[in-house]
Amino acid sequence: MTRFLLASFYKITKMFEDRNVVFVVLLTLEALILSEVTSYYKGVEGIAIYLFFFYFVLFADAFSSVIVFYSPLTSLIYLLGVSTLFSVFGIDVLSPFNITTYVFGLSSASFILFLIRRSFSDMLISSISKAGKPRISKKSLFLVPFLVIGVTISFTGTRDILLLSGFVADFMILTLSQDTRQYPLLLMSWLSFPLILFSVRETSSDGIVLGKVNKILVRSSSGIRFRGNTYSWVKAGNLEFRVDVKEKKNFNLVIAGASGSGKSFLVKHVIRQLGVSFTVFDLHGEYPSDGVKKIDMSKTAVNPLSLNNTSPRKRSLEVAYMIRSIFNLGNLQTIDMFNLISETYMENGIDEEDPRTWSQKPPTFRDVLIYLERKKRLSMSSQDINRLSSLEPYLVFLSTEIFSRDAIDIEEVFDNNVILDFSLVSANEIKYIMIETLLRNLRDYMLRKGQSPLWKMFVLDEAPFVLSKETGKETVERIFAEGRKFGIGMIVVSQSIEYVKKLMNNSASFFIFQLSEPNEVDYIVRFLAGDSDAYSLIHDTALSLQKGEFITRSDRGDIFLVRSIVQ
Ligand SMILES: Nc1ncnc2c1ncn2[C@@H]1O[C@H](COP(=O)(O)OP(=O)(O)OP(=O)(O)O)[C@@H](O)[C@H]1O
Repeated sequence: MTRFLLASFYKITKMFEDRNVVFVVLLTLEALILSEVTSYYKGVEGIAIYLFFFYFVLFADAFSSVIVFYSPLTSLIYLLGVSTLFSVFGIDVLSPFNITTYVFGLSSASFILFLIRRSFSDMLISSISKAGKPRISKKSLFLVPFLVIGVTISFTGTRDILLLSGFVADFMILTLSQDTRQYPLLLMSWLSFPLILFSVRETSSDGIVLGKVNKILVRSSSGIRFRGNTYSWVKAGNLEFRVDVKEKKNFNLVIAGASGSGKSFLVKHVIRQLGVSFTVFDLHGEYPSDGVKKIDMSKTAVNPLSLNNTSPRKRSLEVAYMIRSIFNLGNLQTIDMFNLISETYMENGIDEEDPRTWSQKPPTFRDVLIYLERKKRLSMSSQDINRLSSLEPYLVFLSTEIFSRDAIDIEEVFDNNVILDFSLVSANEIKYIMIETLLRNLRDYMLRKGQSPLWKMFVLDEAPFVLSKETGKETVERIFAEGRKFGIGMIVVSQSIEYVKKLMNNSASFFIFQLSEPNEVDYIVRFLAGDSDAYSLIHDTALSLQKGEFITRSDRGDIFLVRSIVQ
């Protein structure tokens, strides 16, 4: 029984803000003890002991609430909570002398906090000021029964105006909450008001838990600069860091950090928690299969010239530009390559003007090479022969078994959970062409499949490998920009910030782990801090990040230091 009670209490504290839950429990115990003490002590001496105890409790509540919540405002609201609770036990708190005692406790603690932190940052004020546009949830209709019960209690029972105002205040704030689990808190009147207000600040009450917020960067509520900084890091209690990927403006995530900083751990956690199908482009064979299908890409084949419902002209252009990206072809060579590929399609009976022919067996690089040889033989001028010869080595290189056919079923790869392991693919150029071809196929597939809510997450590990090439970058950027509509998200993982800068603006969230390059740290800190004087604070934190810790910015613009969940 004790274990059950403890387990339930633990669950409740995890569900809501631990500090508030513990504080409310302590207040309730105090009220219980005080009401007992009243009946126990009689006579003048008894009253003296009682009063001493009572004022001590009031002072201690005020003092500790400021320290625990980093917020004099929270402490002030708790005065209403304390009064409501104590009045249930027949103890009147709201007399001038009692209020003075409470305010004395509150001011003493605030003064001490100010001396330590040299700024007036009130965590509650700063979080509410950043709470963004309040949105009234449709779910708030479910709140009405709780309000009716509350109003009935306050009218039929004690006719307590404080109790009633607490129900109404809770109702107003809870209408903005998306979390229906909080609705019963309305019945606690003012006592639950700070708890509800604190969760307004939470990153999100829905979505997946990615870790614990260690610290939040807050601006001093007064904005007055004393000796210290106008910003300070404040501890966030045990606040869960959640990201509601499905409700974001897009489903893309950017994860950057040095080798061994904890990126893959986070990725594995995200894809497991999201509960949608995923495909991982695993360049170094780092992702364990864990029951998920793993394809060794060195043992399969992909034909970059397959049309997959695109026109031969478009594919020729894409492939010619892809080859240019890898081998740094000149403009003229790229045009020649384009002409060669599109003419090979024609040779194979695939006609730009006749879409019915697009589903015929596509040519391969080997066919392009054979066509080139034939063209060379028929060429009149040595200039033409030289131009064609300059493309020959590339086509010889590309006429490999791995590009000879389509051995993998695109629909299977995209519709299921699959890890594509590229670690054993011999040459980087081949690895790259395979990845870009698959990404392009993915884009075509998503356009064909049509609009949808989130159904698929792609993970691109070691993203600079793809993003450092012009066509790879374009392909990923397009998927980033268009994916949301088609229910597709992408997690881009990189050891450096350099190649993911642009993507960060088009991602739902970004998570920055420990970085090794000082100029990258500098870039990211400027990105987060803007012109504000938060620079040095974020900079110090970014330099001292531990394994598994990352910095991120919430939708509301709060900067968090988070420790990811260790599996
Ligand atoms: N939240 C965490 N708490 C403690 N340790 C962690 C945490 N996350 C990861 N680690 C540790 O860090 C190690 C490296 O993590 P991980 O493999 O995710 O790094 P990485 O950034 O993906 O590295 P690489 O870029 O080289 O693949 C793990 O073996 C694990 O022990």
